[in-house]
Amino acid sequence: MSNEPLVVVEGLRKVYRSGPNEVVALREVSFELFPGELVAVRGRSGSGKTTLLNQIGGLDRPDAGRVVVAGHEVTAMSEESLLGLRRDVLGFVFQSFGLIPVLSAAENVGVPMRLVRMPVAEREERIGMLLALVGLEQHVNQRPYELSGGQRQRVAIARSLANRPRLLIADEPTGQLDSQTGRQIMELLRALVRSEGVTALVATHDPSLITLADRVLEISDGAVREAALA
Ligand SMILES: Nc1ncnc2c1ncn2[C@@H]1O[C@H](COP(=O)(O)OP(=O)(O)OP(=O)(O)O)[C@@H](O)[C@H]1O
Repeated sequence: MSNEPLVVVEGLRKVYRSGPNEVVALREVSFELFPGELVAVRGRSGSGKTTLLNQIGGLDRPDAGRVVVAGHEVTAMSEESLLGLRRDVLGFVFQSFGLIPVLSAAENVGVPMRLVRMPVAEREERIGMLLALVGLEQHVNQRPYELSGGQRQRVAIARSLANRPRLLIADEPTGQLDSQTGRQIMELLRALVRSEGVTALVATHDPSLITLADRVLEISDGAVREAALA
């Protein structure tokens, strides 16, 4: 692991306001992530996990503080630059998979590659490689509704790696899966972080997933602290 952090989070604060009500979702959160790490964010429902991941991925803006990913100051970027960052530097995996129903597994994985106009031959090769990497070489032509939940999440993970991201952001990736399938998905993420050299930040309350992390960040009522590994 290098000493240069890939992600720097400094003094992040996020307040949701609706009328006279305020919810402080993040309270001056600061931490760093280093290249090649798999870091879990653990916390109860409503503790601020999704809010934190959304600020880091540039899907929402904080009230104070800053986020730097691979030298890009996410919190200071225009919407247009953020689109580029999400396409080129970040990979996202969500609890609900987020696949396009009318497209096959292979076509879903190819969507981000089309966005960067990857040449067809390279695209076809990379789709095949990624679907093999997640163990779906026998299912390339199936659509999401023809796949199991675990297989859908494998497609989503393959898609998240399409453009060789530096940082993978996964929000409860095992949330819709039974515990055994969830464990397999987490083991897959663990293996991919090693083989692809990607850094991953994974929100979860699944204890079996926590044991596979290099570090655990505990979030409670919007405050983050480093937790000791079990
Ligand atoms: N758009 C919003 N408007 C108002 N309050 C919000 C909004 N989004 C989240 N919150 C509040 O901010 C706090 C943190 O929510 P967040 O979704 O980040 O938690 P979480 O840890 O991801 O929860 P879960 O595990 O249930 O997904 C909660 O109190 C939530 O009610």
